[in-house]
Amino acid sequence: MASALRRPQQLARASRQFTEAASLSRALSRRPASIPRPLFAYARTRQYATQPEKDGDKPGSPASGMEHLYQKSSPMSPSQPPGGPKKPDNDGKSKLSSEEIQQLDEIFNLVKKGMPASMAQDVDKFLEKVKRDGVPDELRKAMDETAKEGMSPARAATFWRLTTQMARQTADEVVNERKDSKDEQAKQQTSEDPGPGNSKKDGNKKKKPDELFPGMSGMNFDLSQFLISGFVAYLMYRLFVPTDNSREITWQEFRNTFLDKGLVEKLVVVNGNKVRVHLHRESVASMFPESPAAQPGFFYYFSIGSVEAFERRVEDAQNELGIPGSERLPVSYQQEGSWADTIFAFGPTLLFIGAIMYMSRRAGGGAGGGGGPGGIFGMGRSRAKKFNMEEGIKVKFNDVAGMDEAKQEIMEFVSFLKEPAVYQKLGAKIPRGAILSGPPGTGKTLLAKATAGESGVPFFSVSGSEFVEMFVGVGPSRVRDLFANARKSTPCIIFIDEIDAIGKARGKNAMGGGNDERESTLNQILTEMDGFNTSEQVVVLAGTNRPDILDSALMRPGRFDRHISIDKPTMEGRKQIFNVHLKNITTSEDLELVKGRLSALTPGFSGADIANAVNEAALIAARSQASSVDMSHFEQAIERVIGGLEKKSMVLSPKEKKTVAYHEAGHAICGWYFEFADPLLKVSIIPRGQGALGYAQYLPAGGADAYLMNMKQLMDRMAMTLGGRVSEELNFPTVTSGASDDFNKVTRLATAMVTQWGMSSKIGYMYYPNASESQEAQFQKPFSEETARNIDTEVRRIVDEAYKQCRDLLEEKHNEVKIVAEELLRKEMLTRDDMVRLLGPRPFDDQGEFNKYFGAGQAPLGGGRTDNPQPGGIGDSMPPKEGGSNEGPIPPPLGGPQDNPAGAMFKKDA
Ligand SMILES: Nc1ncnc2c1ncn2[C@@H]1O[C@H](COP(=O)(O)OP(=O)(O)OP(=O)(O)O)[C@@H](O)[C@H]1O
Repeated sequence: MASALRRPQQLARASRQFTEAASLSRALSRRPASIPRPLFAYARTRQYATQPEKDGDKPGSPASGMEHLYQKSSPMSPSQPPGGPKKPDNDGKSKLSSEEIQQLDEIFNLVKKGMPASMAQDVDKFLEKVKRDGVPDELRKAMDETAKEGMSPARAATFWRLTTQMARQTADEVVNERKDSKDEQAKQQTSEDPGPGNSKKDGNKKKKPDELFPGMSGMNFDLSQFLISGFVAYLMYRLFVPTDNSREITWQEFRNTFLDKGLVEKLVVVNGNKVRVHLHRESVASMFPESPAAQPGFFYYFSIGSVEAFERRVEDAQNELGIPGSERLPVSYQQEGSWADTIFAFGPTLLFIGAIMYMSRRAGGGAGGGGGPGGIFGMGRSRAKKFNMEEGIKVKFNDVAGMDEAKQEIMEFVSFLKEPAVYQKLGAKIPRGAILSGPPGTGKTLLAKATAGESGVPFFSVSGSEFVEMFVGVGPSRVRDLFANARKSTPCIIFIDEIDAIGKARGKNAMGGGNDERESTLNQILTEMDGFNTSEQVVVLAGTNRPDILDSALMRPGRFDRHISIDKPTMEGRKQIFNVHLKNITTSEDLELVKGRLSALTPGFSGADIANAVNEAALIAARSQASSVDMSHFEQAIERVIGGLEKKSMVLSPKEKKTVAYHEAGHAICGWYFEFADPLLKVSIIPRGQGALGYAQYLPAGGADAYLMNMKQLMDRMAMTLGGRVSEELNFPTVTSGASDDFNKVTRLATAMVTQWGMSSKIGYMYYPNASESQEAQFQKPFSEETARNIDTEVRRIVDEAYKQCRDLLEEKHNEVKIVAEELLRKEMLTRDDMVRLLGPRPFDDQGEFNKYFGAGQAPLGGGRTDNPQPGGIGDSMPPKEGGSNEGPIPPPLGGPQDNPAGAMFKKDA
């Protein structure tokens, strides 16, 4: 009663303060919709009243004596909602008021800017329907409750359910409408054009919902529906809980403006530090319709130091106002997380689940992926490029030089495909595939490309590594897809480059766990290759550098029936390859001579090295602004490919230069006077490449590619390799670290002689693999301790013999060493002609190609220039072992030319 008695003056004060509050917060209420209040608010309520409630009293019901304020006749009674009362319609829907519709449009227009156009279109359609038919009563009720009490998980679920239902219904209706109109159209067409082609079939053909209404069609619970429903739920929420604004006030304002006037419905203590003031909105709205405080979702709040102090204050205030215990304000307590808290709490989990779904759908390939074999993102689809003869590939067999046998084999495959009948008539089965193997750069890919260019059948090219992905199941799926595509275009060829990426022997190197995927990819290839029948004319070619590690199941007849090995080119092969690449080069030199000289200079070069050297020559010529590429450019280019860049900027001290000169002179004299050593081509003391201070180039003894070496050649080669160090010993008081590379070569040669080539009587005819050849040998030596000791002694003996041979010669030729070294110091580079001038002709005849291209009557190497040293020949010249890598010891025991000559170099450090 006390509050009722004070009403007149209180209302007067309230009117002033409300007007003030309303004008202050109008700006707030007009700003764009903000993010709704936290979804997850946990409330516990306790009645602050000190006296028991009366029966029927509800928290928030008008305090006794205040009931008149809430009667319809009172000035503070709730006003009609703007736009007229909400009319529940007959099918449980309530129409939106014009203001609500306007608001909905505003929010949608704002948010659709950041939305994909198709989605915006769908949501727009949905909203049209909502505007026309209204929203379910249940939804409005849930919204009203949310506006009053905030969002809770249960309400969020209700929104979700209802909006999803609405979206689904709308989609169905639109689909049906469209279908009807299409049917109508079809009927009309049929009646207008009753021709035979216009069959009933077309008119009655059921369109899939997708075709009619791409966005929401069918309403499978897919990602786009998920997004649309989520967005619609948000729009609805924003519509009914339009503002979540709040404004901070002080305790005094609260007391004077609200509490004293009996406008407070209840107080909510949030997180123990803030009190949200719930007002009797109807009362406020009827008096001050403009005030934001009249809108649902708007709250005043004030901060408190401690809950106890706040409780005391409220109690005192109510005591002062004389409010009886039974009418006191209810106070409840809530813990609310902010949006950021909610996102932080659930974000990682959602991200994790999302990522797993995303990956499994990407990787899933077939089932359920929604996009055929590729899955929705096309991950499982093969990346193979398809070429036809007409399009793309310009490489022809003529562009592939120096591998006639391989070309012939491949051509056979092509003719199998083109004229299978010729072979089938004789009862032959078409081979399934061929493996092209060989060292890097020997033209395997080029050969396959040329096959594509010549064969006239479709050609699918893919690299083995393209089957390897981090996602499980992608590899096999891509293999399936590749073969499925190939079968559609038979006859055709599939080329898998670097097949070792997936074709490694199964079960080996099983450590690390990453093998399962690779193995299943390989198994899929095996299955697919078995899967063709003879009428399916698909041939699979595969390229690899490591045929030794391939799974034997791949290599068995019926899969890769043929094994085509492509070695480094021979002298003749190199000539042909130079021929191919020189075609594009502008040169006025005699091409025959250029090809001959260059191929003699490049033992161990692969096709790729040759292509690179020719290109380098053109670049060097361009750099020196020459109008055509001449011999000296080619020679410089070859040096550069072998020895690396000249380092003119690296200045050696005179003392160091002298050491290098004597070191190189030692090698040169040995090469000159040992019968089976490699004849010198050029020696230089200009630093180049990685730490090489001096550099000498030789050609293989015998003037051609060497496939075999006898003991004499080996001993001469070792003695020559030691020539540098021996010369240092003989000419200086101390030695340097520059001979380490020479020692490495000598030791490897001697070890190979003892352990592999049966050249030591003490060890006998035994073969002991070295660590790089066999994994077992890395951990356990394949010989006894005693044999190990014997190997050591024998290797030492051989090296000592070579040393003695070298020392004897250099002691004898002490003067010659001095002459060559001094000349080298003066000119920095000596050619074979300089050696002849200084020492007289070499006492042994030069043979073969060497004589033909570098002998008497031929232009000196270097084209008369004095500053272009050439690469050299003592080297890591071990060809690939039977199916093995190139890392073995030294010269070629059997089968195959020398590897890339590494040059005899005086190294900067050990
Ligand atoms: N026989 C050849 N005739 C002409 N050019 C060749 C020949 N061999 C190699 N080349 C040149 O070398 C380049 C590289 O060759 P390619 O890619 O075919 O080597 P690869 O054997 O497939 O090497 P990798 O094993 O490293 O893949 C070719 O583009 C071509 O220019």
